[in-house]
Amino acid sequence: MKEIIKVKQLSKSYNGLIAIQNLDLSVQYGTVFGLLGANGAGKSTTIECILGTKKPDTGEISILEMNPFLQRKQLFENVGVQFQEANYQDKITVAELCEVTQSLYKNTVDYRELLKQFGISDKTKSMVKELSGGQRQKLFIVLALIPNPKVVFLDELTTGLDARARREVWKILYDLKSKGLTIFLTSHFMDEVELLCDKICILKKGQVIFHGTVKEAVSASPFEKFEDAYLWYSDEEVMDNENI
Ligand SMILES: Nc1ncnc2c1ncn2[C@@H]1O[C@H](COP(=O)(O)OP(=O)(O)OP(=O)(O)O)[C@@H](O)[C@H]1O
Repeated sequence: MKEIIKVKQLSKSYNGLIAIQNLDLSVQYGTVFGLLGANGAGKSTTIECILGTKKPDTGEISILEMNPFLQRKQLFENVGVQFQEANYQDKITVAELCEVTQSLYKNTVDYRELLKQFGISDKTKSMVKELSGGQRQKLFIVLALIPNPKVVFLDELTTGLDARARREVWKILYDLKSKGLTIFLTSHFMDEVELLCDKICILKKGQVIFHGTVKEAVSASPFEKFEDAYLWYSDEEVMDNENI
């Protein structure tokens, strides 16, 4: 299978603090890839380097067969990015924000269709700041999908969504994947990682400590449940009492 993202020996430090060290990863076309790790493990730094918005100290990156630093504009047309908090004017409606986003790209998807798909079309005329946390989270996924991207980066995918909304988002992503979209996500929820991700990469202090499938991660750990295995890899505390 062809690789849509290839990262080789990526390293990045901030004033002597090593954020990423010799990181290798690859993502195949049409798959869902999860970049996992505790807070500060280096996920955002990795994503920003892949998108060309941060310059690595060393390493090679290719995305959609492009160099993200040399072909930023071309890359921008083909990649969607969901931000945790987008910069938008205080007094802007959902429709206006979607239209502004649409105007930045050549080929776009009709945002009204996306709002409908995500169940927030009744909010089209509402102010963005008046949306609930979950509705805003859905809107940010919609914004990432407006450019009709070949690959979408979703940061902390369903943080803030209630149980039903999470399931709805998973279903939409599953459908988008079946239409060929590649999804690169970060998440702190291992149930959704297990459900959605074809491959994962677990980072610990800037280094890859596991790269493979969820099933492989579990088999190579002393645990039977993926969440326990993940905590073991990432060295977060594994509770002895499963009811805690
Ligand atoms: N602009 C910056 N200047 C200095 N240090 C930074 C900067 N950005 C990130 N770091 C540091 O680099 C390390 C990796 O941070 P990064 O944001 O990539 O982690 P993360 O895995 O995305 O974390 P989180 O899950 O909390 O978002 C952390 O120690 C962080 O404090």
